[in-house]
Amino acid sequence: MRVSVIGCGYLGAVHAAAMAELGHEVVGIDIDERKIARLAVGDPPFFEPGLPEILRSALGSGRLRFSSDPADAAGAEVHFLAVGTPQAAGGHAADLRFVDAAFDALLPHLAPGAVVAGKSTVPVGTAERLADRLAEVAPHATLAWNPEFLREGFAVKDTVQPDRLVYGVRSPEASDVLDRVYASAIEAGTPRIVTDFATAELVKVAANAFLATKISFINAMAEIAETVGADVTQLADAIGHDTRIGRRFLNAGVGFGGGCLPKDIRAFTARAEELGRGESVAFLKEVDAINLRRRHRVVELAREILGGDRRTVFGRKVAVLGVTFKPDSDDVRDSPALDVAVQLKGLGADVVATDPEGIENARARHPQLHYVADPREALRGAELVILVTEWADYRVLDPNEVGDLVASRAVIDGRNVLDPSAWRAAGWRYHALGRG
Ligand SMILES: NC(=O)C1=CN([C@@H]2O[C@H](COP(=O)(O)OP(=O)(O)OC[C@H]3O[C@@H](n4cnc5c(N)ncnc54)[C@H](O)[C@@H]3O)[C@@H](O)[C@H]2O)C=CC1
Ligand SMILES: O=C(O)[C@H]1O[C@H](OP(=O)(O)OP(=O)(O)OC[C@H]2O[C@@H](n3ccc(=O)[nH]c3=O)[C@H](O)[C@@H]2O)[C@H](O)[C@@H](O)[C@@H]1O
Repeated sequence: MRVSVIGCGYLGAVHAAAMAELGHEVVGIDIDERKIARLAVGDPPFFEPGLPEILRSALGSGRLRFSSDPADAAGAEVHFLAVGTPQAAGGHAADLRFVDAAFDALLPHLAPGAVVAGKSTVPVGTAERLADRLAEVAPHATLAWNPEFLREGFAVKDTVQPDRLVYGVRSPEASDVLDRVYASAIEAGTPRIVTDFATAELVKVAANAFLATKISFINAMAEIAETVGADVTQLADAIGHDTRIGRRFLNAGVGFGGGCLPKDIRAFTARAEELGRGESVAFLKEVDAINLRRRHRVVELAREILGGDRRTVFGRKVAVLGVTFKPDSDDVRDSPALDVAVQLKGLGADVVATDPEGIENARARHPQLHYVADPREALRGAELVILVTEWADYRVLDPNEVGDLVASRAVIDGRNVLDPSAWRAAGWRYHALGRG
């Protein structure tokens, strides 16, 4: 099938390459010419495991090309809208300017029978508004909403073998077209839910709201555990054995970040308030507040370890391990790790941050921080080590080897991934979130 993908960021670039790998003829469109130039030569502008391989293979097959001109989308049977929907400046609602601009630019290029399939995460009601506009301007085309559930770090697998497919449609024809796009996943048994626009839009934000709630739930337990000397990781293991609860997404620590969970729960709250249903999701404000408190807790703990008051933090070397919002991604959007580093720097600490993939993005946002690529350089002479992103390399650090580099053996395990007994046995003051 001929497919276009409008917006080639973390979602769209993977979607475009994966669709081509599945055998479709794909054009990826983005207004960012630098991004397009890199994608066109098989050089992804961001880090995502497996993407370079499928990108190069798809480009080599001749089934994938990139362009910054929306006219190059003409002739496609399906146009996936994958542009950003960030938090609007000065508010909590989603900024839909990119969706509207991309949609408007596409309108003149829609072939008869084309399906415009929205993948971006949008406030409920957006699809209906766009469908009404389509009916006016290009009645020969159809709108569908096909939300995306991929996780960064697993984006390729999640695109090729998703847990489920959701189509918000008004006609069986649109659903049939999407079935042809996803034929291989459907044949492999991927469940598919065909529904109306509003349900499809809500499924996406409900899924992210649930995941965020699960994380904040365990972090709320961590707060209580800290007060009474209990261990939240054992608590999570114990409640997680109940299959109704499940152990996944119960990792307590510095909390959730990224380009989606935080902005999606805020946008959902803002939209519910607009609809007069603010009280139905008022708990999401608490989910957000618990999450942000965890970052402050790490900073507070760092202060306590370094001696108590603001003056004692000043000029002290702190090694921050990780700046991305999670491992296996270079994404620093709303990253708890970077937030902790920035807050400590603001208190006057000599923060040295390191990360395997995120330094370039972090530096672009926070040039005031000192970044080093080699973790040993960050650790050398540090009076406190804070692990805030659980990259595989940091999980396996040897407490004795690290102990030889630092000035003082004090560590905050902001992700509960180190073995406390091994670190304590090596003479470290080991501190974690939610562990007594
Ligand atoms: N990043 C992720 O893991 C996932 C993201 N989503 C949703 O997908 C959407 C995109 O997210 P990301 O890819 O992370 O954002 P991103 O910021 O990485 O990518 C968005 C891209 O859209 C481009 N763009 C903006 N206006 C355009 C226009 N008029 N025409 C063509 N391209 C345009 C930008 O230049 C940028 O490359 C958001 O709604 C997000 O919530 C959904 C599931 C997973
Ligand atoms: O809408 C989106 O963009 C995506 O948002 C999340 O995916 P992602 O942001 O890539 O990352 P997650 O793996 O969900 O992690 C989000 C944050 O939660 C944190 N987290 C996760 C799990 C956990 O137990 N504890 C915890 O603190 C992670 O460190 C990270 O900061 C969802 O998992 C995807 O299904 C969704 O498609």
